[in-house]
Amino acid sequence: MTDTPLYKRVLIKVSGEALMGDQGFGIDVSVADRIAGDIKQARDLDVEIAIVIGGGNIFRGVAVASRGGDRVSGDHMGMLATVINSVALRTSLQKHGIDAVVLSAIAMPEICESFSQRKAMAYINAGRVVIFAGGTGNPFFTTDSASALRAAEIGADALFKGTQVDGIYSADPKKNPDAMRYEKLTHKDVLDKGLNVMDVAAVALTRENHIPIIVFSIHEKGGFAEILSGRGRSTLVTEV
Ligand SMILES: Nc1ncnc2c1ncn2[C@@H]1O[C@H](COP(=O)(O)OP(=O)(O)O)[C@@H](O)[C@H]1O
Ligand SMILES: O=c1ccn([C@@H]2O[C@H](COP(=O)(O)OP(=O)(O)O)[C@@H](O)[C@H]2O)c(=O)[nH]1
Repeated sequence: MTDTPLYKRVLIKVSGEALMGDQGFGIDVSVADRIAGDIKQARDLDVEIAIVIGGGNIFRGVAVASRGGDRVSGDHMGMLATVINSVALRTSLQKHGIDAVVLSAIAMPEICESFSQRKAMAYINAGRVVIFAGGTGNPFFTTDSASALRAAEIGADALFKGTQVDGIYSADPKKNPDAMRYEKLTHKDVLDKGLNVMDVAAVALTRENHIPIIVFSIHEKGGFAEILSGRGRSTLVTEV
């Protein structure tokens, strides 16, 4: 591709649930490989890329809490799930010849390196793709918040949320077939209208740090590079 990308450094949040494909649980390697292919396509545009991956295909702390279990332990399990997904995605990226490194918010040196902002910057500046695992490292947060936090820490020009739907709608499109997709919104609109595609903390943090959000479908093959090239379906969230 020869297009000049819209952004130089981006963070992409990959939905954990997307990784399970049609299996209903866990990781479908063919899906992980396809997503890795999409990330390679974007990398080939010379965009610097960092990744946060969710854990919803394996474990969500809130699900434990809703059944009367301990939320903090559940969240610890959810964060570990993100490490599993990060290792899977690193493997898929390596198959595509991408030199990816996992930095975890929870130390587990036999499996991956521990996160530090300086290390992340050094790897990204050296052209490597960095995968941030373990969320924020704290319970009561989500990987959306981790994405916003890491995006701010690395000075990302945009936060891409690759999710189950192709943008932000007037209501949850999975529950309301009449919901309309927005092309463009402000961070304030998303918060004021209660558009629940991303959690409030994540939207607030990106707003404070002047980081635009692009919501798009992670299921659309090649969608990431298309949007980076100024095409494709998505919703753009900016300050004004
Ligand atoms: N206004 C909205 N616009 C788009 N999606 C919405 C909206 N409200 C709720 N959703 C739902 O939010 C989901 C994405 O949120 P989340 O559970 O965090 O997904 P992910 O695992 O992709 O991070 C979408 O799959 C969609 O069904
Ligand atoms: O900073 C974080 C990030 C994630 N989690 C836990 O990890 C789970 C998986 O993350 P998330 O639900 O964001 O995954 P996704 O919906 O993107 O698949 C969450 O439900 C939380 O239990 C957490 O406790 N702190």
